Amino acid sequence: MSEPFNDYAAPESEAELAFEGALRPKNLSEFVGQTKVRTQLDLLLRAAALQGRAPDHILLAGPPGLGKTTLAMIVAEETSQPLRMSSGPALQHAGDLASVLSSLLPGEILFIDEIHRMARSAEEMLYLAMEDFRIDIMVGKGAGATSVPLELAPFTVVGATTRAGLLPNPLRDRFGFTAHLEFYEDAELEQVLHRAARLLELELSDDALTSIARRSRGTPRIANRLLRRVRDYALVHETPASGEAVDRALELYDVDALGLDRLDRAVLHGLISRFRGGPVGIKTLAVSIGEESDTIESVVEPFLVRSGLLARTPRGRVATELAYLHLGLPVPEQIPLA
Ligand SMILES: Nc1ncnc2c1ncn2[C@@H]1O[C@H](COP(=O)(O)OP(=O)(O)OP(=O)(O)O)[C@@H](O)[C@H]1O
Repeated sequence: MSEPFNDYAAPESEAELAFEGALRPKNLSEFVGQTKVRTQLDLLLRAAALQGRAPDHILLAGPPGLGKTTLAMIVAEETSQPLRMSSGPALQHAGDLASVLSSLLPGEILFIDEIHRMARSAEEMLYLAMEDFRIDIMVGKGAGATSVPLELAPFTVVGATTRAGLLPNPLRDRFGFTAHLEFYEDAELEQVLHRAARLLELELSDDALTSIARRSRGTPRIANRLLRRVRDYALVHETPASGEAVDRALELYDVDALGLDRLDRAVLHGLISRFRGGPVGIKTLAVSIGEESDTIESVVEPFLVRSGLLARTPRGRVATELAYLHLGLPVPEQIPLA
């Protein structure tokens, strides 16, 4: 089996996290794109401020790297409240959550990343807390155990998930607002890159900007990452950050003209060479290329579908004509897209 690939849209390293931190927009007006979500969020926060109450709980859903953590930070900034960061994988017992909830300050924003990965017992505690600002804490063990109610100060949960469909309904229903983040248009990514280049004091030609944006998979995190690679290239080769430097740098990192990386291409190649272009189930496809089906489903598939290279049909995933053309392979006479 081949070596598993990295989750391309997840932060790669501590250095990348620090770099991202420096480039994060601090308020809603600096946040590029997602116009609808921005307007909805703005209204929700302003209404809460006018009424002097904590804003409704907010669920941010969408593929990685589109700005969920950034938006959670912006909610804290815009409401002038402290932010507590946590994540589903860190909340594996109800006790883990109880200790976070019981130490929240009044009005605090509790960010729970990957909220779909919380333990079931913690989920149950969370939806009671979100609704009634109260939790029941078990004291003692066995037959003598009793549950003691604990009142909590009002707070706002901002949950982030790449898999909104995995959240149980009772939890999903406790969010007053669900924002569905969409992939960014190239022109929006150009704005993200323009801002980042300015902050990095990097001179980027217009064609370089366009070329990086087009290859960023509609994702600001990837746009910023590619910008970093181009900056490195320009620095080491003592050359301006031109369109040509972008081509050379990105070729070196296996990013093709559409922005597909090694994993995207492996999925398409696997689908075409091992399953005659499909239809095939996502799990079977993932196993065949030695990758987690969760990564394929939450990172690779949404982008390939959006690019028109992969189609979801009731019988499984199918490579489109464009996929064959993009990979330079002969297009079969019949493609089962029904
Ligand atoms: N709308 C935006 N405008 C400008 N920069 C953005 C925007 N959205 C995201 N970014 C940048 O992209 C990077 C990744 O964003 P962020 O960490 O918020 O993504 P995420 O959706 O939380 O990802 P994950 O699900 O992997 O945690 C950050 O450096 C941030 O500055």
